[in-house]
Parts: sequence; C-alpha cells; structure tokens
Amino acid sequence: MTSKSHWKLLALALVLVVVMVWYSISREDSFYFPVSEKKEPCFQGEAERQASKIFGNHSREQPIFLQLKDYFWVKTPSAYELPFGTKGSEDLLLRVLAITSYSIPESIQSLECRRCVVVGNGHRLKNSSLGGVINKYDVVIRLNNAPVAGYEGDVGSKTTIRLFYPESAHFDPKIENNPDTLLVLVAFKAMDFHWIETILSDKKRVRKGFWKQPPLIWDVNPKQIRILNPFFMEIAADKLLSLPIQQPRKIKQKPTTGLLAITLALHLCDLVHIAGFGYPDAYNKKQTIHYYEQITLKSMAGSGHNVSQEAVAIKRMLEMGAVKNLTYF
Ligand SMILES: CC(=O)N[C@H]1[C@H]([C@H](O)[C@H](O)CO)O[C@](OP(=O)(O)OC[C@H]2O[C@@H](n3ccc(N)nc3=O)[C@H](O)[C@@H]2O)(C(=O)O)C[C@@H]1O
Ligand SMILES: CC(=O)N[C@@H]1[C@@H](O)[C@H](O[C@@H]2O[C@H](CO)[C@H](O)[C@H](O)[C@H]2O)[C@@H](CO)O[C@H]1O
Repeated sequence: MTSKSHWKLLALALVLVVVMVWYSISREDSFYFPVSEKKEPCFQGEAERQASKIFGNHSREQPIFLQLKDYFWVKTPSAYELPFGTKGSEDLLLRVLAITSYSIPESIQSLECRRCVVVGNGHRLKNSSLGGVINKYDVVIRLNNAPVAGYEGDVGSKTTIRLFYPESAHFDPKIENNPDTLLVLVAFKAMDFHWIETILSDKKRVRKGFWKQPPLIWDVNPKQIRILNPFFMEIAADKLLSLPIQQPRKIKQKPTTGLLAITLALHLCDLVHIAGFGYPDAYNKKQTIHYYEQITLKSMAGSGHNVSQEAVAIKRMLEMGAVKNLTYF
C-alpha cells in the first residue's frame, strides 16, 4: 500500500470515530443504563435517602393518599388551593373520601424492598422492546390514558398505579388496566372532585368546567380509587422546578404528571427507575411526542408546563443517582 492511501485510510477511520462520538453525545446516552435480565439490587430506604436530599427530611411524614380522618375528625388546614393544596375544597373532598379508600394495598405494603418503574408516555418507548423488563418491577406506575393493549412488547402489561385527572381518564378503564390497578386522581380544580363524586355516587353529571370532556360513565370499582395528596404536586413544583406556589396568572405553571409521578415514587418506593421520559427539542416541530399517537409539542401549548426546565430537574435526579433511566435521555 502506498503511503498516500495509508493516510487516506487513517483519515477515514478518524472521521468514523468522530462521527460515532458525536452521535453518542448527541443522544446523551450517558443517561441510559443497559438493561440486564437480572433484577437490580434493591436497598431498603435508598429512595428515601435520595428524596430527603431533594425534598427535605419531613416529606416522608405526609400520607401518599388523602384520608377521611384528616378532613372529618381533625380539620387539616391547607395553606394552598388546588392543585398544590386542598384549601377551599374541603367539603367536596369530604364527600369523595367518604366513598373511596386511602390504604396502600397489602401487595405493596408487604414487599421487603419496593422496586418501582415510572413509565412516561414518550415516543422513545416505541420499538424499545422493554415490555418484559417493565413487567418485572413490583410497582409499575403509568400516566393518564397511555395505552397498554397492543403495545405490550414495548411498555409491558402490568399497571400497579395509574395517575389521572378527569380530562386524561381513559373512557374504558378496564381495557388499559389490571383489575387491581390503583386509579389515583390528581386533582387540579374543585370540579375534579365533583366529577369523581358524580361518577361513583351516580349523581347528575356536570359537563361544564373541564377543558376536555371527561367520561360521563366510568366503569370502575370505588375500592380502586385513591386521591393523591396535593403535597406531592407542591414539592415537585417548589423543589424540582422552583415554581411559585401562589400564581395570579391565568395559565398556572405546574409540573407534568410524569414529574409528579417520579416525586411520588421517590416517597413510596425503595428503588425508582424511569422509562419513556424526554421531549424533542423545541425546534423539532414534526417529531411525535407519544409512543401511541401522532401529536407534536404544539399540542402542549397553553398547558402550563416548562419541559426544558423539567429536563434539567430529571437530569439532576439521574446524575445524583436518585433515579435510573431505562430509555435514553
Ligand atoms: C394537550 C394536553 O393537555 N396534553 C397534556 C397531556 C394530556 O392531558 C393527557 O395525555 C391526556 O390526553 O398530559 C400531560 O402529559 P402526557 O399524558 O402527554 O404524558 C405523560 C407524562 O409523560 C412524560 N412525557 C411524555 C411525553 C414525552 N415525549 N416525554 C415525556 O417525558 C411527561 O412527564 C408527561 O407528564 C400530563 O398530564 O403531564 C401533559 C400534556 O400537556
Ligand atoms: C384554565 C384551564 O382549564 N386551562 C387548561 C389547562 O389546564 C390544560 O392543561 C392541562 O391541564 C391538566 C390538568 O387539568 C394537566 O396539568 C395537563 O398536563 C395540562 O396539559 C390545557 C390543555 O391544553 O388547556 C387549558 O385550557
């Protein structure tokens, strides 16, 4: 080989290496951890230790779900209105808590170490083949109306907890959940409590007051329903996003349901993994955001979310090891 062609080959190899390095940096694969077939080792109290660094020492004292006794026997005062507290919604809430439950199921309670995965609705779950891995966690947390049927290979089929609000409730909850899935209501406004009360007590439905028509008939067992303590929305907003809690603005800034679910998992679990989190860059106007439907970032205008700020918060949690990511970020 002549020395000229030798140099050409070397230059080609160099270009190849540069392209490979650039590709892996651009995908930020540093926050991807390879999935192993074995269960990750779980250390009791680990998430609690991490959560106390982010949220402070006392957040663990808060109940995960709202309880009747705190509104019936003792009137627990709340400093904030929904979605960050229950101030002003107590009477409605009292009626809802009288017909729902607040317990953490025995199947979770009895675990020595709680391995949890929070499944975001992001497009990067598509063709991920993570279904089997997701199903192995003790607790699988899903969000809104994200489907499972037809997507089992990528997202799994087990749903231990699903967070939702009336506008994000799946019209047929039986298809996308397991019979014992906990359906956890995240209330943003008093009407959200009113909606669940009318559904469960079969009272006259109200159609006004929602930004999207929620189901009017919803086939669920009241024993499956829980009401998320708005405290978790408050600390996600305050400690993860530094948002003001009292906002005069019409479009209130608030955490996404996914960030709220990670906050919840850090208080409920011992190990927290996430999958399907991460939005396209703002200039990427054509990229679809969900694994199950074709919609873009444009659909989120007016939602009161700051997805780039949330990405910073998630990266911080990944860097400190509070959570691990099954997809790339
Ligand atoms: C039009 C609109 O209001 N869309 C909102 C939708 C919509 O209400 C429901 O899907 C029901 O139809 O809900 C939201 O979110 P959404 O239901 O899209 O997604 C659930 C959570 O997954 C994470 N996610 C999603 C897509 C993506 N590319 N990257 C992600 O990280 C986010 O953490 C997100 O919270 C919501 O509740 O937060 C936030 C969205 O703003
Ligand atoms: C005042 C009002 O109803 N605002 C609505 C927002 O709450 C709503 O955002 C949506 O509100 C939900 C709570 O109800 C969740 O926070 C969701 O993440 C968020 O996107 C947007 C959706 O396009 O429509 C406005 O009219």
